[in-house]
Amino acid sequence: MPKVLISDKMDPRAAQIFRDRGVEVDEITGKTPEELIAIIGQYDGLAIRSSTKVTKAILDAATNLKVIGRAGIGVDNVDIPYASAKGVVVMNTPFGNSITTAEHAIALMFALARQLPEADASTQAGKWEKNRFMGVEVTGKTLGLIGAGNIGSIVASRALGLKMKVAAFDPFLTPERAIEIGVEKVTLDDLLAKADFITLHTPLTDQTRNILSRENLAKTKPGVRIINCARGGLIDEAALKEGLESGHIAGAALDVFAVEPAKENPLFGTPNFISTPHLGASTDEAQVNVALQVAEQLSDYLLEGGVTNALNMPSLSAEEAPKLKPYMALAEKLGSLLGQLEGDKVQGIAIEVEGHAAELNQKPITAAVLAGLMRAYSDTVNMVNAPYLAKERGLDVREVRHDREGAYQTLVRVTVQTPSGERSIAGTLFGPEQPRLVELFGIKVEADLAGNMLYIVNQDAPGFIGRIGTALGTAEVNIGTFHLGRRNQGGEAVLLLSVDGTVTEPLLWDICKLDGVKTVKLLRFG
Ligand SMILES: NC(=O)C1=CN([C@@H]2O[C@H](COP(=O)(O)OP(=O)(O)OC[C@H]3O[C@@H](n4cnc5c(N)ncnc54)[C@H](O)[C@@H]3O)[C@@H](O)[C@H]2O)C=CC1
Ligand SMILES: O=C(O)C(=O)COP(=O)(O)O
Repeated sequence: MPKVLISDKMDPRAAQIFRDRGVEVDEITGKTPEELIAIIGQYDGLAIRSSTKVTKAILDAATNLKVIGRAGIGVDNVDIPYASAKGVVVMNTPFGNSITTAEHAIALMFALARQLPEADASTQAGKWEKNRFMGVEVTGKTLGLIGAGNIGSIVASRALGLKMKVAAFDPFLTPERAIEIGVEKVTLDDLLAKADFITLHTPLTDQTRNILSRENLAKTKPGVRIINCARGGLIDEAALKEGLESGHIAGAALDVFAVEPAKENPLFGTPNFISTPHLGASTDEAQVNVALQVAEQLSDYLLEGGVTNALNMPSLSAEEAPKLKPYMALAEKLGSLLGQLEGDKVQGIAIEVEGHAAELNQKPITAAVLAGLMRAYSDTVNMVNAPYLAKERGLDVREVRHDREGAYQTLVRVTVQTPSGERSIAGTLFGPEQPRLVELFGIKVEADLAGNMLYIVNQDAPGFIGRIGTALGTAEVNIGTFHLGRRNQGGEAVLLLSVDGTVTEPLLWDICKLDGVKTVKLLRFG
């Protein structure tokens, strides 16, 4: 039974779903990195929010980990490149808390516009400072959105309802989408110059880090109010403090900080500064959404291989997964055969699909071929890290989908480029799910790639099969299956034998020395 650790506070329904679906679950929150390192090795899955930092050290200790599920959106607390290299899938729940976070941004905008926290504190202190707190209307004002994805566009819709004008800076926002969500697409400089309120809704990446830098804050309209419900590293906090103190910035509301938990921060106590402790996603509704989703997604992956909302692997719906499963087994076997025969001589690889296979999502098929290929020389490769490792190795990977009908109802062909030229093999499915090799380097065969096999290339000549049978029989190695093919009569022939016993080195040498033998190789298939 797979085992999952919930390491951040999560709605109890997550744990219940794991149990109901047959996944063992432990809820252990608030651990230090060292404590987490000590226990992580026993888990197949890890469910987190933003507090757990999944670093290289944690991943190195996570020897059984297959999947990380982020109950929320931002995954900047996970070292995704390293997780990918380790073959760990990283998933998030991209929509479960977006309305809630957008509402928090709007709440903070109003809190700034009417100085609600200060007015509240003053009133409850018995001061009744009616003349001290003079606010601004939001109606007719320009809201500048930095990032117009899921949350940004919900913020835009709410702001439009409040009769604001919305300008958005987002390099990936298409003009059509800008029209659809009712925003004006602008450059960052335009936005800085015209916005009365600025709200940030981008992930924290190398491109967005410090996007509201000292220089950019200086370009903002005097009297601007800034809201950040995205990530702390997006704003230069020291420059923001100076802007508030000088009065150039009329107010700032931060839900997120460069260092969290933010128990100390130079901004604390600055006039017109409001803060909340990373509460963007904290509503009952959002927490139930993300907890249910993450538990279902992790269970799907651990129990059935279904992949939803993965950031480092192509998606595979629960509907697609069973259809693709036999193809992935076929693809992995084809990759494995080429890996074992060609090893690290492979410089490029083309994966072609035709017939029924061409109607499927090709990415998992490609990933399975690559995993099979590279497993010949790396034990840690799997479908998640294979595409990354292939890229790292500079392997040229091509995917081709043919609409044509071939001799087989369904076919996967894999062609590798090596220094000595191109070599191609192909496989099909017999029945709904039995993988079969049907072509090997231009020779028609029909072989089930399973268990221990012998690959022999020889000169087609009478008596050869008898000699092989005798050599194996003398060594008491039983032949399970026997697949034979040849280029032409008397030409090059290929023999694929599955064998029950162990083929020792001396036996391999004896076979090598048989008349007509050109190549002998022992193959293993899982
Ligand atoms: N405070 C909180 O509790 C929460 C914070 N968040 C944060 O909000 C972020 C945004 O969430 P979503 O809208 O769901 O993500 P999303 O992926 O739907 O949208 C992000 C948008 O940022 C844009 N973007 C990327 N690079 C950019 C750049 N250099 N300049 C301008 N725009 C750029 C993208 O094109 C995309 O449209 C998350 O990544 C997360 O860090 C999310 C949920 C809760
Ligand atoms: O979903 C996100 O990106 C968030 O920032 C929410 O964080 P949390 O789950 O509340 O720690």
